[in-house]
Amino acid sequence: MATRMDLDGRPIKPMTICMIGAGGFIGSHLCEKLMAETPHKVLALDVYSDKIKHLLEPDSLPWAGRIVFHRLNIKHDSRLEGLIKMADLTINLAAICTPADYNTRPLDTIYSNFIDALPVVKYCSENNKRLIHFSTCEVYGKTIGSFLPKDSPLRKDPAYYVLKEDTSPCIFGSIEKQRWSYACAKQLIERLIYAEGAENGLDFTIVRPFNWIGPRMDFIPGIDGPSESVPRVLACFSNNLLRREPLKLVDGGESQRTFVYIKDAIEAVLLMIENPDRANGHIFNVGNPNNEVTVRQLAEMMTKVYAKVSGKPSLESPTIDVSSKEFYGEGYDDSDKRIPDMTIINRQLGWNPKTTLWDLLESTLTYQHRTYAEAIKKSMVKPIAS
Ligand SMILES: NC(=O)c1ccc[n+]([C@@H]2O[C@H](COP(=O)([O-])OP(=O)(O)OC[C@H]3O[C@@H](n4cnc5c(N)ncnc54)[C@H](O)[C@@H]3O)[C@@H](O)[C@H]2O)c1
Ligand SMILES: O=C(O)[C@H]1O[C@H](OP(=O)(O)OP(=O)(O)OC[C@H]2O[C@@H](n3ccc(=O)[nH]c3=O)[C@H](O)[C@@H]2O)[C@H](O)[C@@H](O)[C@@H]1O
Repeated sequence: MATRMDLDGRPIKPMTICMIGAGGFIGSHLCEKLMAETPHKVLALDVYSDKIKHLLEPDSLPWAGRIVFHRLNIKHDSRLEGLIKMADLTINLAAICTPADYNTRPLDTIYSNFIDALPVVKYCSENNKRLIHFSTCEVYGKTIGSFLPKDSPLRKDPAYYVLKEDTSPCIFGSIEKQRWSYACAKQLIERLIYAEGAENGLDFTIVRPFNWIGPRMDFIPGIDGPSESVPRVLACFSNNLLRREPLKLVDGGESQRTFVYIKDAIEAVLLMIENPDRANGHIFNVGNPNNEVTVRQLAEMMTKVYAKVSGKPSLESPTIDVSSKEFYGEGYDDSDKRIPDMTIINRQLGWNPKTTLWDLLESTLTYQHRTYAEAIKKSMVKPIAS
């Protein structure tokens, strides 16, 4: 493998990375990238390894020995500090991060996103280890513009909705709106990490992903996850399409999101890993401001793309409206609009996303169809009455 150079033309030394939550959606793509394109070693920590099994076995893989899986729960495992000490860099991805949990399991959500992350921050700070911590765009909450009258011309002014790391406020709903338990816990851990940097010199980078999507995201209920659980929107809509059910639009599907392809986003994380001088001390939005849609438009686009990749015509009524109370239960609330400002990541790392929404949906739904269509068909065959 040729020596890799950083953005300032210096050779990059191979490093050991302690990746917590390596068995999840983002972790699996990051491990794949690190194994295929870099000489770095990964200590992969998680309670599950299904999504990285293809990287761990067989022993004949070209990167064998560079990735080692440690099955552990960071809530209670004395091996954590030792593993952080063995590494040059820790990346913390571990979290409960599906909205259906925020209002129904608020305690688990707060513990997972704040309390369980505390020892990780502490061990990094005490042992002078660099930390890349995964936060979320949800820390911005709602836009300032959402509080203006519906017909206010100011709603069209980017100053009222574009989300900037260093100037935008964090606007959450009331405490009864438990949806915000996740965002609030993430905000507090961001503040703690920032304070460790300011007071104790911790080298940190905080990542705020804006709806990263792609293959291996979450699970298909009843196939590789519990049938009564609700994953994030990509998996919900994929599940509906695979089962030929209408896609459920929560509260009319009016909320807006910007979706970025996981493979584009992983490029940004690799730049952070390999350019510490440019990444340390920064909070980065990582998203694709050009891929904005309402959830209704996302549903329409996924319906068209899925008809193309599956070769089956779409349903006559491809969507159905549901209330958020019915879908998520009491205490749900929503972010209205999420456009990342890209100034800081452009300036520090020169990163820009490349993939259009259509293209990323086409490759993702091709994967979903290939991975799940048969299993869904089998699970839907009704037993014949005797
Ligand atoms: N996917 C996105 O677009 C997105 C957006 C915003 C923020 N994030 C953040 O990025 C991180 C990763 O997200 P993801 O989409 O890969 O989620 P994911 O659920 O697929 O991955 C999280 C992984 O962490 C593991 N984990 C959780 N608690 C653990 C514990 N106590 N001990 C050991 N392992 C534990 C889980 O088993 C899982 O494999 C999270 O912190 C999330 O809040 C993701
Ligand atoms: O991905 C992110 O950047 C962050 O945002 C997500 O939050 P959200 O975008 O609200 O979650 P999704 O499940 O992806 O839902 C997006 C929108 O689709 C809607 N939705 C979801 C599912 C569904 O079947 N129908 C539907 O209309 C939701 O109400 C919401 O408005 C999650 O909180 C995190 O994974 C992450 O921190």
